[in-house]
Amino acid sequence: MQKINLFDTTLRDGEQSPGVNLNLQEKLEIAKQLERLGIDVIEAGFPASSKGDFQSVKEIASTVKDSSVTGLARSVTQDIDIAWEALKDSAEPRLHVFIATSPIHLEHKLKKTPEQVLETAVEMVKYAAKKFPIVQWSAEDACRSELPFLAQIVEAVIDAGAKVVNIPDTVGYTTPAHYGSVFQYLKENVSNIDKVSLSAHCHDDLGLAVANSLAAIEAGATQIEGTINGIGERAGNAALEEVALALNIRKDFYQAESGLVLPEIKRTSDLISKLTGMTIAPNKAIVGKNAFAHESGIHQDGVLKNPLTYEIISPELVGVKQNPIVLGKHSGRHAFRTRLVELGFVLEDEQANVLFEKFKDLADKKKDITDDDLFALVVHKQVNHDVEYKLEGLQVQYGINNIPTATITLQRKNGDVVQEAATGSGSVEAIYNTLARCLEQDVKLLDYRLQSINGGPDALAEVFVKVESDGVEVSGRGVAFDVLESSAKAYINAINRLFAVKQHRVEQEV
Ligand SMILES: CC(=O)SCCNC(=O)CCNC(=O)[C@H](O)C(C)(C)COP(=O)(O)OP(=O)(O)OC[C@H]1O[C@@H](n2cnc3c(N)ncnc32)[C@H](O)[C@@H]1OP(=O)(O)O
Ligand SMILES: CC(C)C(=O)C(=O)O
Repeated sequence: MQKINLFDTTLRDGEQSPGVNLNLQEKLEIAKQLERLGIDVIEAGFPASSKGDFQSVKEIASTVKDSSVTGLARSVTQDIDIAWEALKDSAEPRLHVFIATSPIHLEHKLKKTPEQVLETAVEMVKYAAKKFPIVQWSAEDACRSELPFLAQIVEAVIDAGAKVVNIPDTVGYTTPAHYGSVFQYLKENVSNIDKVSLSAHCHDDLGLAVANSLAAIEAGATQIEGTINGIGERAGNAALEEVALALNIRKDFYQAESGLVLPEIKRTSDLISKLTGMTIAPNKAIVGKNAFAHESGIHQDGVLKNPLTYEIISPELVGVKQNPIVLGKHSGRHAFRTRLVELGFVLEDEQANVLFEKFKDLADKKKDITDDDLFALVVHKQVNHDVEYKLEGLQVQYGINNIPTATITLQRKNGDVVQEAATGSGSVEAIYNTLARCLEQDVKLLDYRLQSINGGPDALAEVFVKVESDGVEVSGRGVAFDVLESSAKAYINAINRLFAVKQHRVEQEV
């Protein structure tokens, strides 16, 4: 069996999804879960792009040990130097350096001739190889590049010290047969191609990212890049869970396998969906809510007689479990902690006790507590400690013939208490107007999304907001039994992030 390395770029290309904005703690949480999932290479960010990205890559590089950690850099020495500072403490420092190779990118974006691009690529790979034991080089927009030039530059960067050569379909333009032929061409026309592993990086503009990735494997690629849930720039990247499952279910055909710990897939997907705010379509392969549901009579009959009639993947294989323990208001600490461990959360005693109290409060209001409810409780708790503002009190007056009015009490980290009241055309607006008064800053609400966790009248409400202040955009999330409380919490969560970003800026300036 050929081993296929999986290179996860959820934290870099995935974060390029419009509206996604992860803070350091969330990125760290995701990186640790990607490590548990068995990802070979985690692209933790683009260190030169911002101080926040630099800090996250540095922190992840020194925390994660079982996966290799990398960061992206343009073909400029400054980006490479910054990436080195962020990655030098990782177990196996690895750089991902790129430059575009297509005529359209050269002429209109880089404004360079092919000769200049070739010279820069070689210089930068040599420069990077003096610092990094492993340098991956990518030909941006490879699939719209002229093949003789692509072969020429690939040969030159291999001579310069690249260990992995990535052939991205940057704009999601290729098709399986075409992509396979690009790899085939390179294998036939690059004399030193055997010295590197070949990598594929596909975007989903035509809905072909996974199919193209599999075609690349057939044509000799040994590394596949992508993201969990397929998130990423525009229509997203190849969904790594789909690639891994295709290899597993069709190993008879591909004779290849990834090292992914398949039962960790569902948990990883849930975590990333919750933290990015990018919900998963019910019909999404592998991780969608309906992926293992059988609706029609003939299918149900077949599955009852033998699941293999209509199921090619067993839910357990990817970590979708039927939960034998029903948690509710009569459950004790043992059942609660056992379920958390099963969900992948190994918590300190103190953390578990705090959560248990929250769980009991919730169970008083809701009959059965589902895995999704627990997940929301834990994730919300983990990303919300040590914050500047905490919601202490919230009261909303609403009536068909009255103007909605909210009264809110916030407690600051230094112990100060702030209380305000304001009206709005609806209850949520009244809350947000009141919070704006409490915070004394100009904050613009850019996006508001509400969803119920698991449905039903007693479901938890989850709210995502995006706000902007002084040119800084952040997102926030709140979970509560009540829609108005979760709306307030989401906004405060965003404000706390804003506060942290602004504080960081001030510290950098001093
Ligand atoms: C295909 C991909 O996904 S690539 C990764 C894309 N991700 C991102 O862009 C997110 C992070 N990016 C950023 O934060 C910013 O774009 C930065 C910090 C990298 C650069 O910001 P700025 O210096 O303001 O430049 P800006 O983004 O406007 O333009 C990019 C510049 O980089 C150049 N450039 C683009 N790619 C490369 C490359 N691979 N190597 C060298 N230069 C490059 C462009 O030609 C342009 O140069 P110019 O200013 O001389 O015209
Ligand atoms: C930097 C490269 C690999 C990229 O993201 C792309 O080409 O899509």
